[in-house]
Amino acid sequence: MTEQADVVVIGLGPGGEDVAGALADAGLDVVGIEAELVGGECPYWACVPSKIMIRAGNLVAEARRSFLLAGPGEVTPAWSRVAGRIRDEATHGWTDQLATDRLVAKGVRVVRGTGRLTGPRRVAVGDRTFAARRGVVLATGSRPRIPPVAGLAATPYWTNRDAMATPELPTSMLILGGGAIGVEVAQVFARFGCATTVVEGGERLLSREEPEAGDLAGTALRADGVTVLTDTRIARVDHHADGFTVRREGAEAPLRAERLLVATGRTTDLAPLGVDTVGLEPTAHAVPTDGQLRAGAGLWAIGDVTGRGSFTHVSMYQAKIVVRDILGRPGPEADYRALPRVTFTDPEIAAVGLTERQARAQGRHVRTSLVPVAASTRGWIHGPGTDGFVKLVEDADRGVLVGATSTGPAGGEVLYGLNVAVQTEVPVARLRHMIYTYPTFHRVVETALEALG
Ligand SMILES: Cc1cc2nc3c(=O)[nH]c(=O)nc-3n(C[C@H](O)[C@H](O)[C@H](O)COP(=O)(O)OP(=O)(O)OC[C@H]3O[C@@H](n4cnc5c(N)ncnc54)[C@H](O)[C@@H]3O)c2cc1C
Ligand SMILES: NC(=O)c1ccc[n+]([C@@H]2O[C@H](COP(=O)([O-])OP(=O)(O)OC[C@H]3O[C@@H](n4cnc5c(N)ncnc54)[C@H](O)[C@@H]3O)[C@@H](O)[C@H]2O)c1
Repeated sequence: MTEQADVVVIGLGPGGEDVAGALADAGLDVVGIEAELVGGECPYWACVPSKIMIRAGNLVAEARRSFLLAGPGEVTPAWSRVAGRIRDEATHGWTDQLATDRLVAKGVRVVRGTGRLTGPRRVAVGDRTFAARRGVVLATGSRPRIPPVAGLAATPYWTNRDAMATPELPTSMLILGGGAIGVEVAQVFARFGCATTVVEGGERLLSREEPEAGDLAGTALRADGVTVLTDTRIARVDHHADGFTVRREGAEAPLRAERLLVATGRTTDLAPLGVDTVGLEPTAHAVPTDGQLRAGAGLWAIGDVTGRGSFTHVSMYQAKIVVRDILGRPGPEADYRALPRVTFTDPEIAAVGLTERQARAQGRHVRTSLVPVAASTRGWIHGPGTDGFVKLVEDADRGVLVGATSTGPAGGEVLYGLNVAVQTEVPVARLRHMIYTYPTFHRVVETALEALG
């Protein structure tokens, strides 16, 4: 017998959880379907555990730096503290009772299993079927993209899940991919004593960001003892009792390590979701959505599955729009012009909007400036660990910022003002005529605004 609901949400990651909870709070009868853990990737194997690791790694680095400013600091890094905090405090042993209880308390009917569309407003889970009066929200996230490298599939390679849950660090690790996961994990593991190598196929790390950001990440990782190989293509991967052997194109000597982490981006599987039953292309990389995140009649999609940026804040932003749309409340369309992202390396590497290259490719008349954090009073006071810069990208014809990169000890926090500026198109002339607190890191923004030439 088909069960009825107002809304069925498939996937209870950050976005799905938000939609389900908010619609239930608004009085709708909501079914939330989850195949693994309520909360999704972010709290158990992604954002939260990685940032717990990074916090610990930064403490280790700061203690090591302290001899210059405060006298010798002693720190003996102990991974068990990090792994224990992730296991016991963050993920509760990778269980989701708390998250599930939270949703159930709001009135959401949580159903365990793999959901699949069987037609417009219809979903099957195991032998149960649901008909959704208002519609279905797809919030099924993404999984690691495993590149088609010879031999790799047959090896016990790690993905983010293994790296985030490991109770012990390997003695050595190769990381395939120098994107956000690669650089964050490499720096932490190196700081805790693991001999780490990052192998990036592209010209530089963090290839989607400004080239100066990628160079900064490379310098920071090398300073922590990470071996960084860019422009490097892998020909073959093998695994033996003593670990991994990785052969590179055009290089004689193979790379060897105890563990191999694959961090080469994310992908989505739409075919098993039954998207063909609602007229969507099952081989597409993402579910196409309009400004209200609608993907068809009575169908919405949010989060990684929409291909708009694999970030928790994107999923949660889209969730708010979907809730409003389902409740029939008018509101603005999704706007990704000022999409912010922060890579939590030390220094933090944050950016919003367009890179210089993207802005030029759009045919804009672009003005840029780049100012090192160390040139500011606060940067000088901070001393060791001050590496970083602020780079601004101005649409000179319109006199507004269309992109910015903020790196440094507080790069992610400094980004906030730049995020507001890009999103709300505050004229550069007005940004210049503002009072910037002394001596903060964000005063570098003022200097960079003055330097726009
Ligand atoms: C190591 C790492 C670190 C990261 N750090 C950050 C960070 O610092 N900041 C940031 O913003 N982002 C970060 N991200 C990205 C972030 O984790 C994702 O963008 C975010 O989790 C996506 O949320 P989502 O709502 O799309 O769903 P997901 O979190 O991907 O969850 C989707 C859920 O749907 C379930 N599901 C899938 N298919 C079905 C089905 N058919 N039926 C039922 N359930 C299903 C899954 O089991 C899962 O629980 C990181 C990612 C990784 C891997
Ligand atoms: N702080 C954060 O917000 C944060 C942190 C981690 C992850 N994330 C999200 O998770 C997503 C996935 O992270 P990711 O680092 O896996 O992906 P990514 O897309 O950020 O980077 C993947 C990197 O792998 C490289 N690559 C691809 N194939 C390769 C190959 N065969 N050999 C060598 N290099 C190869 C790419 O050139 C790219 O630089 C990111 O897109 C990001 O949105 C966010």
